[in-house]
Amino acid sequence: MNGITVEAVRQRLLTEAATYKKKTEECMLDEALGRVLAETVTAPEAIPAFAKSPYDGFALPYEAGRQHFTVVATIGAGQVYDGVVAKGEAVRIMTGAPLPDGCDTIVMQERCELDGHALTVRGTITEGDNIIPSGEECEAGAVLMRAGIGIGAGQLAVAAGVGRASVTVYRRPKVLLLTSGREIIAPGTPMTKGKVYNSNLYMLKGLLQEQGLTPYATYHISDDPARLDEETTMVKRLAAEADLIISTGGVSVGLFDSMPAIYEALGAEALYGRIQMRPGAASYGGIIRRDEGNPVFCLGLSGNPTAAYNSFQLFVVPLLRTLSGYAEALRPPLRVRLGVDIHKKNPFDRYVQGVIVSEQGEGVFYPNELYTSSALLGMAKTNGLAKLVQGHTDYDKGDYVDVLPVANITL
Ligand SMILES: Nc1nc2c(c(=O)[nH]1)N[C@H]1C(S)=C(S)[C@@H](COP(=O)(O)OP(=O)(O)OC[C@H]3O[C@@H](n4cnc5c(N)ncnc54)[C@H](O)[C@@H]3O)O[C@H]1N2
Ligand code: MOO
Repeated sequence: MNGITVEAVRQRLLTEAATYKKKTEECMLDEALGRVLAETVTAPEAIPAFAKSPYDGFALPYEAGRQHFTVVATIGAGQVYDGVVAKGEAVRIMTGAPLPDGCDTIVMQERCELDGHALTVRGTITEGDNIIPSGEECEAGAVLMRAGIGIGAGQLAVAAGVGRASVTVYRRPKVLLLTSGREIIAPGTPMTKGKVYNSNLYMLKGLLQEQGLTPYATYHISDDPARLDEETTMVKRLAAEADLIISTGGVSVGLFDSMPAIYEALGAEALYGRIQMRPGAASYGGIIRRDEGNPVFCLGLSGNPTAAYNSFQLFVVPLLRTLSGYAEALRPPLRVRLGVDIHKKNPFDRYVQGVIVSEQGEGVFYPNELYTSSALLGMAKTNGLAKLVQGHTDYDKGDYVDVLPVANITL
């Protein structure tokens, strides 16, 4: 059988990517969302650093049988009671304020009556109640976040919460994005017969943005043999700073399919060609090894929209995640039930676009109507890719399939 499996493509790319030397930079928290952490963040102090009150109420030293106290001070969050509270005394305390010395118990104000400085507590007082202890979450020096995780709102909260104004992140890989084909025209221009709007440009830019990346340049190759030299020179110039070149179209066997030739003119060594999957068999993977610095990955995806989208999810994303510094290259699939029967010959692994919906709290996958490589419209209804395994023909409603979640967009 011709071609290489998806798993072997990933393996080959990730083995090469493991040698990629990632650079780091300091990033202010305001700019850090979506970046990848490149340092171990530890707690400079215990968290919380001081024992504090979880309620508005009264802090006091517990004494068996005592219900009456004299209030000697009031403190809010951020204020510190300087003295030591003696038995029979209490400090009025607000949520988040540090526990005064001498106190070991806090009583919520709803259980208290205050008359001037005279405090009476109703009901039983339990020794040690209602205190957030110092170090409740961690001790000083504890590891809070490791390098290789993506920075979202929660990670920003932790970094800021331990006083960090900036964090060390990995530099983003630099991506050059190429489209191809003389039939391709820009959206917004009038349509004429035989032309096709450049949906792949927006799809691929969007897919990159979903990975936190923006291509530093985009360029269109006409596939016109008369312009091949000139366009190859242009790509070579643009590729000078690339870590990764992603292209769409021109990777099949047609007369005008020029992408592998362009990559090879750039000095690429082929890593793989045809892939044993549907859609997305037509593909090119190569690597330009430089004397100094990192290699350049060259990934030629099919021009067909569904094929290019699936290929991006299946092996461009793991490569990008590795180059971006993520510790985990692969996103795990989910085991989800099928919402309909799928009876189809699968001479190769087939990746089917569709939507995971929640039915009675359980994920159910509904495939798009059209599975073809050239399908465009199903991508607007896709949040998962189901894998139909090679040789397996009959999938029934209710059967479990592996689905790779590919979008957080609500559908
Ligand atoms: N004789 C053979 N023909 C084909 C084979 C084969 O093995 N033998 N493989 C088929 C497979 S599989 C696929 S997939 C396609 C792949 O073709 P290419 O990757 O070379 O892509 P193009 O021919 O350039 O375009 C295919 C299709 O996609 C449209 N396209 C291209 N770019 C864009 C874009 N930027 N935005 C929207 N649509 C785009 C293009 O107009 C074509 O319709 O080859 C089969 N043929
Ligand atoms: O690469 Mo093609 O998508 O298998 O149809």
